[in-house]
Amino acid sequence: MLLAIDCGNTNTVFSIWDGKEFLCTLRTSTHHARTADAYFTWFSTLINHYGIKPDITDVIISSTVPRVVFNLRVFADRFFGCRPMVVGKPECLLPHAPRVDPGTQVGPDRLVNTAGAFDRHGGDLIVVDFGTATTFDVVAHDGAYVGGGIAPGVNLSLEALHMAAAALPHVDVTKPPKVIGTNTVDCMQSGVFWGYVGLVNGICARIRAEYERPMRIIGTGGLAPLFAQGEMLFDEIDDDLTMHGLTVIHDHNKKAEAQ
Ligand SMILES: Nc1ncnc2c1ncn2[C@@H]1O[C@H](COP(=O)(O)OP(=O)(O)OP(=O)(O)O)[C@@H](O)[C@H]1O
Ligand SMILES: CC(C)(CO)[C@@H](O)C(=O)NCCC(=O)O
Ligand SMILES: [K+]
Repeated sequence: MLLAIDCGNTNTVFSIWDGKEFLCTLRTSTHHARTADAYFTWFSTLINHYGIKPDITDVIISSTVPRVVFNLRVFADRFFGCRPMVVGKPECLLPHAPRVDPGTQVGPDRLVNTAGAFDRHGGDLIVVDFGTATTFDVVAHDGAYVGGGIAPGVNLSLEALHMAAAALPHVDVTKPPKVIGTNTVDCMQSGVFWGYVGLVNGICARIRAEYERPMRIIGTGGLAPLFAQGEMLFDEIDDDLTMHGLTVIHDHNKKAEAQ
């Protein structure tokens, strides 16, 4: 069985893939100082709670935070006796090489989203991922990542407002009842919610105009369903796209090894 680990700047998600389905998905905050033993204590407690007895033989990691990879490698080696594949390392092959400026280190999460999205939806896509950052990944007709956009994440924007303005409280993002807010919280939610609807619409329209071929838009990440309530932002929402992409890349490497 495969343990797929998606480590973002805010959260780290573990999923166990039995070859047909994900048996469980576990989430923790990303913290570079967490040791291999601490990961295992947390992991084994939760899988016992869910009554799962996985036989993990393989581990694949995508990490946007380079420092956490060391402890995750020790975790894979010590508890599952395996050398993990790490997306972005030269020995981890991608189904399609990215076409970007020389020297660009594309975020592994974006490469993984690209692989997952191409496998499920084919080419000519914009993948919009609402994580710590809001990213736009353009997937070409042949499945290659060919660029995109990086905007501040929704929660980051709300946090920045709260941090910078003495009178603005901490609020969670939600769709406000009206666009014209009649209290501070509604005003902040209106600005951020409708602001991001405009941002996503605007960037996707401009990408489409520049790309000059019909494209479909796939939304993913924790906040995609919320933003789908705003307007027809996406052709589809795919909430486990990153995890699916990790299984696609793992499979691709296994097939290459077998040849
Ligand atoms: N209505 C909501 N308001 C605030 N946060 C929400 C809401 N719905 C989901 N979320 C948050 O979305 C997040 C899940 O998003 P996702 O895993 O895509 O990104 P992330 O963990 O924030 O970022 P990264 O992957 O970069 O670490 C969770 O932290 C969850 O709390
Ligand atoms: C943009 C983030 C932070 C989104 O998680 C990540 O993909 C990243 O660190 N990217 C590196 C730069 C790039 O993708 O071009
Ligand atoms: K993510």
